[in-house]
Amino acid sequence: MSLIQVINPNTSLAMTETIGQAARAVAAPGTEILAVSPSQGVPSIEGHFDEAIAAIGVLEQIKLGRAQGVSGHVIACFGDPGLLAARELASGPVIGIAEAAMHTATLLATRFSIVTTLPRTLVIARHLLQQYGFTHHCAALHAIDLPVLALEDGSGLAQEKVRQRCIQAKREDGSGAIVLGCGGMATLAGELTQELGLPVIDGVSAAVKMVESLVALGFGTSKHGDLAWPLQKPLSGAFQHLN
Ligand SMILES: NC(=O)NC1=NC(=O)NC1=O
Repeated sequence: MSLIQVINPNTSLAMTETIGQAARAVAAPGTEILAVSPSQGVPSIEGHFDEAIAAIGVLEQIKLGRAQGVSGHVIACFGDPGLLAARELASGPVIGIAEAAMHTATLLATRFSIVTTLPRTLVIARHLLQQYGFTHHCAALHAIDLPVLALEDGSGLAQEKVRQRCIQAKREDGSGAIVLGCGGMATLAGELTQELGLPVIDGVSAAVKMVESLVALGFGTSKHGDLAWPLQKPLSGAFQHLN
């Protein structure tokens, strides 16, 4: 049995539930999913400030997950907040949902589109495309112009906006695949793939399968070089628990 920790970096438990549901839907029979979110932080992540706050919560959860013996970790926010810092702190693999979805898209199509939430988060997705080397694979980025938590308000409006944007992206972008740009969209991918007739990729499920594969291959995060354990120094105040 292997235990994979799936971290919703925001503090909205309904979204943690959505993310956990998507992760469990694809987990292998021998995999248990531990869906968690920080005890304190930001209710939704919609910009650079939110990402900075969320990153501390990610590190707390990585440390807790290690203590619980998890075999790997998923960071289930499309900004992949705290990814490299989390890899320093982790022994198992740590996969962000943006990198997982982007990698998956490039294996299925020559170009992909991204559909995310607020326009101000588009630059975060652009930065990740550059960081991961996928700028030339991404044909277009779209924002539904609704806040992240609109995905959890029960109205279905955000889900319908995602659907309409995916239809538009298929019609206009010349992409062969679409990446859903928010952890809260995780449960929409299957139906949209069926309806649109092209891969609509959710990073949560993609990341869970990547962690399973890396663990099955016997790999953990490299501890040689810049992702070695953090240098030991006395962390003070609110950060003492990260020592
Ligand atoms: N682009 C996004 O919507 N990012 C996100 N903010 C969250 O709180 N979760 C996400 O996936």
